[in-house]
Amino acid sequence: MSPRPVKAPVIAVVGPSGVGKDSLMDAMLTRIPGLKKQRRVITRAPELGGEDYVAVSETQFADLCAERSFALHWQAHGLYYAIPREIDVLRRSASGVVVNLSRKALLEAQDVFSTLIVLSVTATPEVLAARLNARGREDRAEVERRLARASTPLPEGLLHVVEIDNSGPLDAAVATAEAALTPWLQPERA
Ligand SMILES: Nc1ncnc2c1ncn2[C@@H]1O[C@H](COP(=O)(O)OP(=O)(O)OP(=O)(O)O)[C@@H](O)[C@H]1O
Ligand SMILES: O=P(O)(O)OC[C@H]1O[C@H](OP(=O)(O)O)[C@H](O)[C@@H]1O
Repeated sequence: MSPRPVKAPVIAVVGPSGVGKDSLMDAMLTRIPGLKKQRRVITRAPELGGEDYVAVSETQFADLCAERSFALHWQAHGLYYAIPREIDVLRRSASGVVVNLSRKALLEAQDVFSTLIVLSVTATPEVLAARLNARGREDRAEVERRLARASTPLPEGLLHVVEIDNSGPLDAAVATAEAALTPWLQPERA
């Protein structure tokens, strides 16, 4: 019997709202061979876009939780977020799997996924405010609430953390991420 393929690392892309997590992940997917992105399950209205996610009601979310469909879940911004257990299937074929996590879920993610690389995306407060306002997905009050969370620290005890400054051009941030991840990525598999 052939040995079970080594699971690819989970690459948690974290940081304040508006810092460029989704933009960075989408750009990495075009640059890094075999890199995949795990879709999240979120109780966010489907029409709000911004990423490819599975939109569910709070009741559906609770039912999926009860059925142990999730590898990890958390709450933030008045929403419920989850990473479905299907991420394990993705990890068997990908070179790495990127996912947008909350900073407060990282220690649990490190336990659940064992090989977890944290890309801590940063930008100056001025850049954050400008990007959130320009994006126009949240109203002014929500933008203020999200900016207030910007300085949430990473938890102590994370084993592999790489800071990615995304204050400048996105390509520069992608190049930094690619260089940092290369030693961790699994060879592409069929
Ligand atoms: N390096 C960059 N230079 C200029 N604009 C950027 C850069 N990175 C991201 N942006 C823009 O900033 C806005 C926020 O980016 P994005 O939605 O990827 O952030 P995010 O961290 O995923 O936000 P959230 O956590 O709220 O979903 C978007 O309009 C995006 O196009
Ligand atoms: O501030 P913290 O807790 O790190 O992250 C808060 C939330 O923001 C991000 O999601 P999105 O950007 O709202 O889709 C994270 O995944 C988390 O759900």
